[in-house]
Amino acid sequence: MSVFHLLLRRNLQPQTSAVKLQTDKYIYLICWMLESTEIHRVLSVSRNVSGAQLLHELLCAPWLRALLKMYECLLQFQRLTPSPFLPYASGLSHEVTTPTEARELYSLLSSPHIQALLSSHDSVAQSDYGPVLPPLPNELPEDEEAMRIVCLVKNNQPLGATIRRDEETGEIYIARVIHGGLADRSGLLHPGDLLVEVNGSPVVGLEPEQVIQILINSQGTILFKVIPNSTHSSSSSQKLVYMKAMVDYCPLQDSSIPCPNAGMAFSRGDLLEVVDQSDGQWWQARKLPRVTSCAGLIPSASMLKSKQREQWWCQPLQVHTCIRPCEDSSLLSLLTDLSVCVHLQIVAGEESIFQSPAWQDRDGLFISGFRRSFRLWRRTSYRKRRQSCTSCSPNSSAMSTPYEEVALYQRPPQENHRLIILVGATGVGVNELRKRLIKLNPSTFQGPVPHTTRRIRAEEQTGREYHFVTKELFEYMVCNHRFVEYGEYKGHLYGTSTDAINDVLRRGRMCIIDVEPHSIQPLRTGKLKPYVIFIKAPSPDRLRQTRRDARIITNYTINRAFTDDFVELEEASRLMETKYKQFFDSVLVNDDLQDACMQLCSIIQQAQDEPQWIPVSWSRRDE
Ligand SMILES: Nc1ncnc2c1ncn2[C@@H]1O[C@H](COP(=O)(O)OP(=O)(O)OP(=O)(O)O)[C@@H](O)[C@H]1O
Repeated sequence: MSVFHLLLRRNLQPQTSAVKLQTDKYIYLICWMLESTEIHRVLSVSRNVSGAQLLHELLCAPWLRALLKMYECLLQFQRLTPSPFLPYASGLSHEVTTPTEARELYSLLSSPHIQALLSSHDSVAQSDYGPVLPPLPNELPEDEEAMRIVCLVKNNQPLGATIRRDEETGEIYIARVIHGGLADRSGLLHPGDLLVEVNGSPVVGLEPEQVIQILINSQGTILFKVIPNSTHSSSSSQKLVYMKAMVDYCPLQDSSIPCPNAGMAFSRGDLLEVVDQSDGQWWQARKLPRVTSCAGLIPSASMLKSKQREQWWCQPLQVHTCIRPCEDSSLLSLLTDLSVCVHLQIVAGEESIFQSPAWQDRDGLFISGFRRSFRLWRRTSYRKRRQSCTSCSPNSSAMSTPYEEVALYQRPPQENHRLIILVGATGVGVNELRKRLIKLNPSTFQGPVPHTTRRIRAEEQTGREYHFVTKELFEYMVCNHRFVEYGEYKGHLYGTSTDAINDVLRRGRMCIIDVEPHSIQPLRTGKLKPYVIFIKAPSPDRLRQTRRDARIITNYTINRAFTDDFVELEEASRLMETKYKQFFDSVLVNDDLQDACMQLCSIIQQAQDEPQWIPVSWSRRDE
């Protein structure tokens, strides 16, 4: 204990307990102050004054008065026991640990713009923006139904609600409230509410169009008088469902939509967040990635299907082109389902098509499945091919599933890799990219080993260049839909089987294949979980610049330089994208070859390691 403590104890003899309390308070404060200041030393050592005189001097000191004031404030603060304004505020305050941080925070908070912001916040928060409602009548009849007065401030947004008229009674009801719209955010209008008045004008007996006109003509605030729907239950409990659009839809071209302005257009491949499926005919959805919180009306799956059917049968010519008899081939006649397997006619010589089916690396190891694709048949002419595609496509979008329910999927490390499918117009560089990828990292990427019925050659090994099988076995495999693609050349059959794909995947490698877009559908299974990358052509100008040394293989000239095919190539690429984009998970423009290779690697890495949207049916057990 310091000398000064003892001195004070000796000289202070308070008379009453109240005085004692006060004095104790002062004593402790003074002790605290003096212990930490020079005064302590000066007073206790160098000055020869009596205790009473010392106390008097101290109590008159301005710094002590300030200290006592502070003490009073703290006591008051303690009594009020204020709680932090936000739950995490006290946690935040602990983050300010050093005096430097405290000083920095203080200077930030006292800067003029922050002060102005806080002051504006306070004045906005204190103001009352509620509508001034008319006073309730003093006497309400007994049988009066509960009436709700809703006041909405009209801005540039639509109201976000549709109305309908009861044909028998002429009453106007709220038909639906659009999620995230003005009416929905107010929380005051619900489907089934009876609309009695709009801005003081009764609406019973009016046509919905007349009511809409009143709404359009209103400025500023709109006052609704509604009788709430007592049976309304909150729809916020609705589960969000994610769908991939497999067709295009434009509400402005749909005469059956209740309100075209509330409709949402989408195109194939768009990801939709369906927020409301309570109506069997019209769902509410938002497009992902979300740019607005407001949903739009889209036709339900069943509604869209019946629209497709209607449209289909209204086009008599398509019926003939769609239901086209199979070609008279012994193999094709065995097929029961055209969409399951695609029969390609191989038109180039085998050596050019299947050059190096297995490639030997620098260490002398063979990397199998390194053949050219079956896509060479297309080289005859872009125009001819386009014609055949549009005239005989069996899975025309007109009859396809309009929506595909999807969910985010992250591949567990112990599961097989996803199958990587490359698709692109002929000549765009699909094979080049595939080849480069496999050469770059043969222990990670591999192509499937094809099957053939031709005789094995001296330098070949079965299972390395090809799986050499008998014609009977090959045909049996065709009948059992075991081929993704197959073809015939000079009496020999060649094909890529799903077993060969599974073989690569089972070995823990990433299987890379390139197929015709028609062949994607049968590969879309829960087991393979394919990730489809569309290799897109850049502009004809860029093609001309980048393909100076490129060679192209055709049926009549095995290896010739690209000439002026670039406009056609770009057009073919665009058409393919438009027609099949709903199946593509990623689009890669093959402009500069090096860049395209790098991008391809990173897309594949993401496909294998990051969450991706896949059809929910792929995660089901029975798949
Ligand atoms: N980005 C690129 N820059 C320069 N040349 C390229 C590029 N991509 C591909 N090529 C060249 O273009 C030519 C055709 O490419 P590739 O054979 O890969 O086409 P493809 O899309 O596989 O068509 P197909 O399957 O019909 O053969 C090849 O000579 C290839 O080296």
